[in-house]
Amino acid sequence: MSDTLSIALAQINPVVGDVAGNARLIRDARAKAAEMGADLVVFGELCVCGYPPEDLVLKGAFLDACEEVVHQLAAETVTGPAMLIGSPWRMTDRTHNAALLLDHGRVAATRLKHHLPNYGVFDEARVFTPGPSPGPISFRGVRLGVLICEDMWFADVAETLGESGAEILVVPNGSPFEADKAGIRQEHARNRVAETGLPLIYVNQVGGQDELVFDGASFVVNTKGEVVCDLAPWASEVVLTRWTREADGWNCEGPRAKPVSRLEGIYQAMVVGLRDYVTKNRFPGVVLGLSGGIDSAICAAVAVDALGADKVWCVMMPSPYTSTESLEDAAAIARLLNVRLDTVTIGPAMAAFDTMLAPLFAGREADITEENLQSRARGMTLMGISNKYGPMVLSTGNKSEMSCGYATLYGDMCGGYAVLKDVYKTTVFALSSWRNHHRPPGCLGPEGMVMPDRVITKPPSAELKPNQTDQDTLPPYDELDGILECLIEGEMSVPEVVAKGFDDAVVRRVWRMLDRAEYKRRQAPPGVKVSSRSFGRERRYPITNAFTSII
Ligand SMILES: Nc1ncnc2c1ncn2[C@@H]1O[C@H](COP(=O)(O)OP(=O)(O)OC[C@H]2O[C@@H]([n+]3cccc(C(=O)O)c3)[C@H](O)[C@@H]2O)[C@@H](O)[C@H]1O
Ligand SMILES: Nc1ncnc2c1ncn2[C@@H]1O[C@H](COP(=O)(O)OP(=O)(O)OP(=O)(O)O)[C@@H](O)[C@H]1O
Ligand SMILES: NC(=O)CC[C@H](N)C(=O)O
Repeated sequence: MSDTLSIALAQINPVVGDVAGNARLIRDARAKAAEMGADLVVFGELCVCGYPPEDLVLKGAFLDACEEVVHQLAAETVTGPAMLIGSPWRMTDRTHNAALLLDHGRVAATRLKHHLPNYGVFDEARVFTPGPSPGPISFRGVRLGVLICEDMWFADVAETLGESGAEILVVPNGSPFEADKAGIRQEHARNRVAETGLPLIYVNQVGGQDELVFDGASFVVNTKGEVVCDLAPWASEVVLTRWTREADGWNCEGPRAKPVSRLEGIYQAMVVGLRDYVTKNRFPGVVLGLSGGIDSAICAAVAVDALGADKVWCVMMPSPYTSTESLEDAAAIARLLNVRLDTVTIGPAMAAFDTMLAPLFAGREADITEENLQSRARGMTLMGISNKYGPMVLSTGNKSEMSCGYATLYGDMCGGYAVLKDVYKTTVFALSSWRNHHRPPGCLGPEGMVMPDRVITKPPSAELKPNQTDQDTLPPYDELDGILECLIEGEMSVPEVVAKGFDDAVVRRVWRMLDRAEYKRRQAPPGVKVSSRSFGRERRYPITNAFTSII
């Protein structure tokens, strides 16, 4: 029986499906941990295939590849630290989400996830079979209680492990970022510690995967419920924790990280989400329309912070309605960010469509049709650049607009990825002011200002006709976002939202816009989740929907 143990926490950034590449990341992390003198290296959930693997798990060839890598990695543990890794794993014709202890050259123990999350962004019951509530694993004479991610969010698995003699709880995770989620995770961890009297190691993966981004933010909670070690969020890192058996249980010592503010967390989620989407899908860079407005300005700043200025291409596409202010502001943003800015005027496209459609539109007043054609001319221009040179088009619409359908299909909605899809306009204002004064770790953009103050303070306008502002069509953004948060994140009924102090007629109007715009959101590009209810798979309303009685 050992009275000391060195456990490394490996917060790595796997790529879903890249089993060979992930094996390299695992080996590199293990080599670092070996240098530090680790007995055991703990990785995140399903680190062999990346999380979430979704329907790849339904493919036999994929499972073969994962299992082959597990056996190769196991064979490498004849000497040096053991590893607790995660992989899909077949047993008696069923596929499980497993944690595997690799030690002494073999798969020394297998533990299966008991609670499969099947809500929000998670669909695990679709591809995995739940395992039985697991017993502890004996490792160098110490009984480790392994819970896999969702298993920590309930009391039963930890309770069983405690009753069967576990001494330290170890939790590999694939827990996607949401603003304010770090506190929720730690609360669940503290509850399990309080119920069992056992310390807990929480290891999460880091990096972006389609609409999800993982912040890492791994930590250790001691038997008193105190966080005694934590890893910096948003970075791959291997950290050593030293454990000593004492009269009242295992004591842990490890390094601490600096706390991160709420806005910094959201900003980093956008940066890391975009960086990994672009690099993991092997784009040479991104292109976006830079209007001089705040949405495209913050998108450009995020892109530069994620990829570096040389990978971000901005295009100003003025129309006859574009103000001098917008032209100046777009130029100023490009200067501050040090990015390429081209100007492509859309006047000729507008004139060409007017001429082409004149016979069909004769006798009809100019209306939103012509406005949308401008937006589509810009979308076509960006898609043309993307096709010709390869950069992916960034879509700049924010969550307030996506909620209300305040965006043009095949116009400003076109693109490969939407940086602000889950970020309300009021948060866009806050993030823009914040980024002008802070450059978070790992960001590649300028230390100082990224946009002139005027971009933040001027009234938002689509500039699709003279003197237009967003507030001609939408309620003021403070009011709109307050209502939307109640309807979307809060799932409240109209009377419940009104009871919060909002105007009845405005709430009903916003609710109708939200409901009606479902068809647009279904055609929108993916974008990083930062809230507790993002659009996409986490909010599945029917498009054809005659149910109105919720008001
Ligand atoms: N249920 C449904 N299923 C499938 N398609 C449906 C549909 N309902 C309408 N449609 C179709 O959708 C089309 C209408 O949508 P769309 O063409 O996009 O046009 P629409 O939504 O009518 O107009 C675009 C709105 O976005 C605003 N905008 C545009 C550009 C930039 C900004 C900004 O400041 O960021 C704002 C603009 O001021 C206007 O309020 C029509 O073809 C209609 O038939
Ligand atoms: N003159 C323009 N030049 C380049 N891109 C433009 C121009 N106008 C609009 N766009 C693109 O279309 C998107 C929709 O912008 P629009 O100006 O209509 O309203 P917005 O949502 O307030 O965005 P922004 O705050 O960036 O102006 C912009 O973010 C930008 O990417
Ligand atoms: N991978 C999982 O089991 C994730 C579910 C868990 N509730 C989380 O988000 O942290």
